[in-house]
Amino acid sequence: MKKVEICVSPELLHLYEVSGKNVVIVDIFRATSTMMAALANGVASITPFMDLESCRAKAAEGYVIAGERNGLTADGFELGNSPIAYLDGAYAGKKIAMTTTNGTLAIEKTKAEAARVIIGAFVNLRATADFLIGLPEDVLILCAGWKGKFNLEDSLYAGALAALLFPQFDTDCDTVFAMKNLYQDNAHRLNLFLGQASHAKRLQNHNIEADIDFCLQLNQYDLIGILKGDELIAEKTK
Ligand SMILES: O=C(O)[C@H](CS(=O)(=O)O)OP(=O)(O)O
Repeated sequence: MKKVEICVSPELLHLYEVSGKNVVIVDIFRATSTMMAALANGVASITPFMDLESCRAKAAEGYVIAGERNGLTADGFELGNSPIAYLDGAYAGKKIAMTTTNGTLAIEKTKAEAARVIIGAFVNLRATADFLIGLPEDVLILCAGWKGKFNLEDSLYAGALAALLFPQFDTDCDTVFAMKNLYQDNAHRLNLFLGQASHAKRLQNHNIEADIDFCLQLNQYDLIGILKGDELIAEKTK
């Protein structure tokens, strides 16, 4: 039977086998939620970068550049890391080059070895689960965390996704049992529970509560985000 595992930080990735697995990258606040908002609102592709300089250089090739560090738009970048910026379709048809504090790094760490790299967010939770259920490979859910540390929102999403993968998947990973139960115990009060998360508090200090609310909406989009070559693109699941 297919197996699912959860890695709660990129710092622990060396303990997991990546090769041949479908890897779901999760950075709920806000990188992967923002990527799904962008793709669902018509962005042609998103090319993730680890560093600001490589990302900034893509402006000369006609990319719209999105750069964020520590919750703020980086100097000289048109966009930061807010999902709201994409919701009116203003960037439909555009290619985006994006770098964020935690999320784009997690993508870079797995893309060479994974069978597929898929973007995980609450806004398309069900679509991602259905897509993974239809594929033959094992799944590794990689939480971007915060600067190498565990965070609540990514791990809770991982539990929510793992819960949907059963019974088609099985697990030997205790983190799956822990996070699946934590999600199921708190699914009815997600905003309240995740409002306590350190990252939510950091973002509240930047007055971006609207971003937090957006990132915690379930199943807004019936599409997945998947890495093809160096670009994330949207794929319809129905
Ligand atoms: O913009 C964000 O939400 C975060 C910034 S930080 O982790 O609070 O410094 O970046 P992300 O890569 O989306 O975690």
